[in-house]
Amino acid sequence: MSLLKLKAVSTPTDGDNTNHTLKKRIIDLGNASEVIYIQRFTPLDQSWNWFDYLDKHIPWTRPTIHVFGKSIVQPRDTCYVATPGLTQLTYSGYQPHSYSWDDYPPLKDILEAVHKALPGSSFNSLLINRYKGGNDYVGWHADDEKLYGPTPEIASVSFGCEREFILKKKPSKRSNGGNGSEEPAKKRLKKNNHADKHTFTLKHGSLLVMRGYTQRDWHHSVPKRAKAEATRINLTFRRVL
Ligand SMILES: O=C(O)CCC(=O)C(=O)O
Ligand SMILES: [Fe+2]
Repeated sequence: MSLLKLKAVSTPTDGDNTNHTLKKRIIDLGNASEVIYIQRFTPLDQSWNWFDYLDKHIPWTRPTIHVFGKSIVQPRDTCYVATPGLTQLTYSGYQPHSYSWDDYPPLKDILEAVHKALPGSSFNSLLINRYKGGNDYVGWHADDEKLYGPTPEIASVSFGCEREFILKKKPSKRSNGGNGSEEPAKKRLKKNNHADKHTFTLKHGSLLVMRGYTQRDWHHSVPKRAKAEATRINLTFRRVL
């Protein structure tokens, strides 16, 4: 069992007098990495409207990417949206075309909702993924591309089919069998109380935020799930520096 430090925090989301609050879980991953999870981020009916719009109107592609020296067809559909003039994103040897926010106005509405929940954040790019069933997935990776700087903040909104999102701590560079090291390996394990794996079931209309050194110190994935038959759409908002 993981020793999660869970805090329920109510955050006002409206500047007006209405009393909408969002229940936030803040998960301290240790070493200045943090995840925030808001299960009911966008209202259900609104979320389905956005799902239907994106499913139908986004120019989805399934590019060939390069991982571990092999060419593979990316196991999910994708589309990239970015403000003009930013450094181009390249991942797994693939440089996606940058579409414009203006071409897909609902994306600006979703971005506005994210900015409202995260005061002080300012995202300027968006990678959208569509998982057409349980065979579609994203393998272990970190979004640690240089263009995001050392502590990228990534805000991830999910619509449609629930899928598991797993965070796993990267192997520590300093603990390698320990020839000549002062302490036996067992003693060097787990000096803190933080779990090295966290699983989230990302619900329809949820928001998950990765912050601090999460991309430097952790990998994440959305594994294949035989039972997940329906389509899931995920939007990850990022800031190119
Ligand atoms: O689909 C998700 O929840 C995660 C997607 C992701 O990790 C990515 O696009 O980098
Ligand atoms: Fe990612």
